[in-house]
Amino acid sequence: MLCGAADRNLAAPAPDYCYYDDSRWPPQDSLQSFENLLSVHNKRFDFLFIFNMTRSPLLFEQYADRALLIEGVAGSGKTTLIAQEAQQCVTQGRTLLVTFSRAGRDVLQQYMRARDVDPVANANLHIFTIDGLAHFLLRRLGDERYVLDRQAVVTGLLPELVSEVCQSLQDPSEEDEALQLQAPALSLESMEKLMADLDYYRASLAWQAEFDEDEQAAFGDGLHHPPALVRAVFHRYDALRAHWKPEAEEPDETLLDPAYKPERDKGMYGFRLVSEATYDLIEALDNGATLPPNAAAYRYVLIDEFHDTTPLQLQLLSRVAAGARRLMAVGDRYQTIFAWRGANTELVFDAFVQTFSAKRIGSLTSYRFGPELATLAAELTQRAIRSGSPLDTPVMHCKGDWQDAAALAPLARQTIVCRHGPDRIRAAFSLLCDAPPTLKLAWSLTTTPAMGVATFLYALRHPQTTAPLRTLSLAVQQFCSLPGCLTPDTARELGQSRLTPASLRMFVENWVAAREPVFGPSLNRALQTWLTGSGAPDMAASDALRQFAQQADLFRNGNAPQRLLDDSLLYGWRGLLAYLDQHRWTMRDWPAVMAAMAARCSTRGGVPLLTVTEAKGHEYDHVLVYDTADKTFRSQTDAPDVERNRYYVACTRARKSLTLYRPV
Ligand SMILES: Nc1ncnc2c1ncn2[C@@H]1O[C@H](COP(=O)(O)OP(=O)(O)OP(=O)(O)O)[C@@H](O)[C@H]1O
Repeated sequence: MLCGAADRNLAAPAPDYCYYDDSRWPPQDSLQSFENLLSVHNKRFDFLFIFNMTRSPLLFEQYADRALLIEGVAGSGKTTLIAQEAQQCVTQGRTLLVTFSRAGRDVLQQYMRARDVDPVANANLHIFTIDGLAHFLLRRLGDERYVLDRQAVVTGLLPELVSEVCQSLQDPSEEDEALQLQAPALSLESMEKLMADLDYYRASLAWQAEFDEDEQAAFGDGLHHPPALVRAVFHRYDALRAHWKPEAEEPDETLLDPAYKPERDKGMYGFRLVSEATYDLIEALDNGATLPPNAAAYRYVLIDEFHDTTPLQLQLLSRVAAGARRLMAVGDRYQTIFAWRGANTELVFDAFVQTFSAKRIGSLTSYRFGPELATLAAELTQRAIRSGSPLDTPVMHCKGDWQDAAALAPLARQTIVCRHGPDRIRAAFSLLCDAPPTLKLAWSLTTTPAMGVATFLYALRHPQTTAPLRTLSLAVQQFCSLPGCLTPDTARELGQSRLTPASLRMFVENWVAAREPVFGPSLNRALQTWLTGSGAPDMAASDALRQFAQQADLFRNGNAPQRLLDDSLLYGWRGLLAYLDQHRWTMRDWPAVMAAMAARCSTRGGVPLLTVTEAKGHEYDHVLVYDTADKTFRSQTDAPDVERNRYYVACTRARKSLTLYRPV
């Protein structure tokens, strides 16, 4: 069915699916608005076409081109389209469906199941994340490196490696004054940023560059640390990855990525993060390995979330898809929110078009939501997004009152989408304190960092408690991540013993008196005071914790926390104190506090609280976006377009109503 895409007052019922094909469209009189409609970053789509998917043949049948690149706005049916095409493809040959994120992979699996295609049982269907696919293929090639947990590498391996690199750079034989000046602090914050730099250096293909200018062009201004340092650490880190051996015969469980268990119990060496699997596979292929025959024999390759794909991942997909008969990639550049931040998605889109001579197709119609939300989405992304849904989807702004936030839909039926983890903690405490007490949250607050610190302190103060403290070992890890804890191995030492409140107290008593400092001076002093239990026993728990935080100087950077972890702790701490202030609990009552909180937060039932990353790819009837104040989604911690994309993704998850909530 052909119709006027540029004419927003369509009298005819909306088509089920809209694509634009300028080989047949537009009529001359609407050329001006047609141009507006299609200008995305001044890039025109190759063609303009509208058809009704329910009546048309599948896109692969519609177009003879080997490859199609479909760029559609949120809710335009990209995943639906991929699932529909795949349903047909699996009847004809081996089909690979790949996504960038695990959340995206799970959504694809759901969509296939809804079409009665079982992703596990159907031998013709493989659904993977790109890194997961690389990991799978490496294992098939006999590569048995351990897959380690990212945080364990950042805290356990990286600082020592960076020191070594910096020392060798100070070696007179390798003297390079510029580099010597750039030795970074070994703080957690700096190591996290360095790890992000290594990812970025890898994903952008900067490591391939022969000349400095090419390297610079690849990573642009995406690095936190000086390029020379990142380059040196990158090569040393990769050498370590190839030869690393666990200290014991089997590595400590806490080092391993729980999603990728080792193949064998012992005798393996080398490690990677799963996000490094694509790089390792390409390296293996460049060194002469060949893809397992099955992996090279996919007849159909369909890529979802293409906007998040990195140049490195596209290289791998190009090899895997080299023999594929048909390819399809779908994405929306305004949904780029992952690590490949700040990079130009257009480069990857263009590379796909060039490599596979792909035909570009665009869609500006969303079937998820009605016109009011379509207008908001259009404003956010400066595109002429229209609604193809019969729903209204009203959008409401709401300030600081959870009662008001229930105007469009009862709170219990809403899904709350937050910018990131720390904001979710804020939202959860705010709901606990100010929403009706009958409201339950489908998310557990009891395992958040502030709760961990308080649990740790309770155990120290009440070592004889008989109350079961199921989260004690997590609490120890959380406490030991405080900036004032100087020895990163502290938590591990504790983890190796059977921990009880009494044994914890014994350890901490020794540490605060130790000659070699385990804690910074203020934290040490605060712990000494805490252990002596000074202060009235009936002092309110909120006051006792407030005093401890002050003495320990826990939030000296409170106004400008640098790490996400700090934000989580800070927001959680503030929320916890506000919650405790509402009751008359003392520290002795801590198990009762935990129980009361657990009773309101259950993973079974209640209001879902999600981060944008978790909500991506999904849709919900009633969405509440928390918090829409200027300093949150519009903050400048990430590139402004990444923040804008996050906000766009959060808002466009709604089908029936959207509430934009701003706390006072
Ligand atoms: N042709 C169509 N006609 C009517 N409804 C459709 C059509 N295609 C998809 N939908 C519906 O629109 C909604 C959004 O589809 P889908 O999740 O596939 O969009 P998407 O483009 O992948 O979204 P996002 O990029 O935001 O994750 C779903 O409820 C789906 O059932």
